[in-house]
Amino acid sequence: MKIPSLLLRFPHCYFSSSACFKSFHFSSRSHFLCTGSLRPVHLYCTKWMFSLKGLRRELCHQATVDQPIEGLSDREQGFVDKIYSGLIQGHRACLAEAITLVESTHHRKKKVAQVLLQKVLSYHREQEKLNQGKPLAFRVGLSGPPGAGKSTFIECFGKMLTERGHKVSVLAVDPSSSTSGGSLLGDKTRMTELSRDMNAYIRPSPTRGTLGGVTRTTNEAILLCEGGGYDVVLVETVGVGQSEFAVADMVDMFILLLPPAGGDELQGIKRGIIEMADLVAINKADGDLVVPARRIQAEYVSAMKLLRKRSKVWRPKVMRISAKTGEGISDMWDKMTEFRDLVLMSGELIAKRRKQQKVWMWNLIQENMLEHFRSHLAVKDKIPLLEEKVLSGVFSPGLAADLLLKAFKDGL
Ligand SMILES: Nc1nc2c(ncn2[C@@H]2O[C@H](COP(=O)(O)OP(=O)(O)OP(=O)(O)O)[C@@H](O)[C@H]2O)c(=O)[nH]1
Repeated sequence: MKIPSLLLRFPHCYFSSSACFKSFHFSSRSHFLCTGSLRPVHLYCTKWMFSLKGLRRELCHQATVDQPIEGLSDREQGFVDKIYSGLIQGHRACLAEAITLVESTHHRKKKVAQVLLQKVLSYHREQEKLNQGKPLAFRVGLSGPPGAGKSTFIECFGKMLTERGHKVSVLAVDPSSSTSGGSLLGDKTRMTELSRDMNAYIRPSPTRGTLGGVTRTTNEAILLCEGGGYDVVLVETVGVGQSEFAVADMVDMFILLLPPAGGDELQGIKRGIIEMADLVAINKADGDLVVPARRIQAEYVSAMKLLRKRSKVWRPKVMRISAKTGEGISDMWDKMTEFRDLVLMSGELIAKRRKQQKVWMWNLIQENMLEHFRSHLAVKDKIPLLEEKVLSGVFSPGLAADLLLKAFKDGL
């Protein structure tokens, strides 16, 4: 039997779209088609996929990889073009619309967002080439416990930068917003002056309560801000959860802002996050708080000496600043640029960004796979039952996990 007649009989097994068809022809395994014989296809199926169903899945997978994004309608394409050109011309409204688009969970909008992001990415590549391979923007993560003075700091720091000709965007990541109903960082009264500054853009990032949400939307929002010409992108998060670890994985430099308070008052701060910091800024070093700020600075200097060295060219610094009076803020920026230049020249920055891209991809896969697993019909109803059995000690967690995984695999 020749392949074409097989296709006539089982077209649905092979092609779900013309994109799959094209990919089938041009795939690395196209020799099966060239021979025109069914036998190699059978062999192929037996060896790799065991069934025609599996072959179809494999082919469609290839098509998806070869042609990552399916076509948009004229209307959608027009929308992407409009947002894209507005974005790269620096229109804030277009940046806002673009971020809203990437935050959308609507199936179609997610596709449109990916087309926009691909366009912005290729613009990035061109711009970076023109910039002799240097990154377009400095990505900075800022974390600290509630009340450390993050908004006061960003207001002061951001204004200093815009006065010096920089364009600053602030992405406030707040994973608590969906659980607390309120928002620690989304408060509109924060950073009032900076939010009126035409060279600044502030955006609370809704994360729908999941860390994966933080990763996807924030990473994409960073790219869009850079496409909009913002050369300093500040990602702010409250340092009492897990989101700061995710943020540290998407920025060039991670800064921890702390109040001049001792161990007990900083219980919420995880030890791990101190290890991620490239710079610790002890804020509120003014008036009566200068003395405790000095003490805390000394404590952190000695504590950080014991930490594992993460860079060949940089030792984490501990500085005293006052976001209220502005003291130390300019010196802090000098240290930050020193860090950026050192890691850029040493090649560490580019290596870090490349690694982050991979981490980002795997985080997304993990998040999506878990979601897919939990909602799969074969396991959905079994989860509460097995959880109950684990809780009551009837099943070990390992056994319950095995049973769920088996049910999931069988249901595929
Ligand atoms: N003395 C002094 N007070 C400061 C300084 N920076 C901030 N504060 C005060 O500290 C309090 C908390 O400041 P915020 O900037 O709101 O702190 P935050 O970290 O953004 O707090 P959340 O919004 O709760 O996350 C406010 O009353 C500020 O006025 C500073 O440098 N010196």
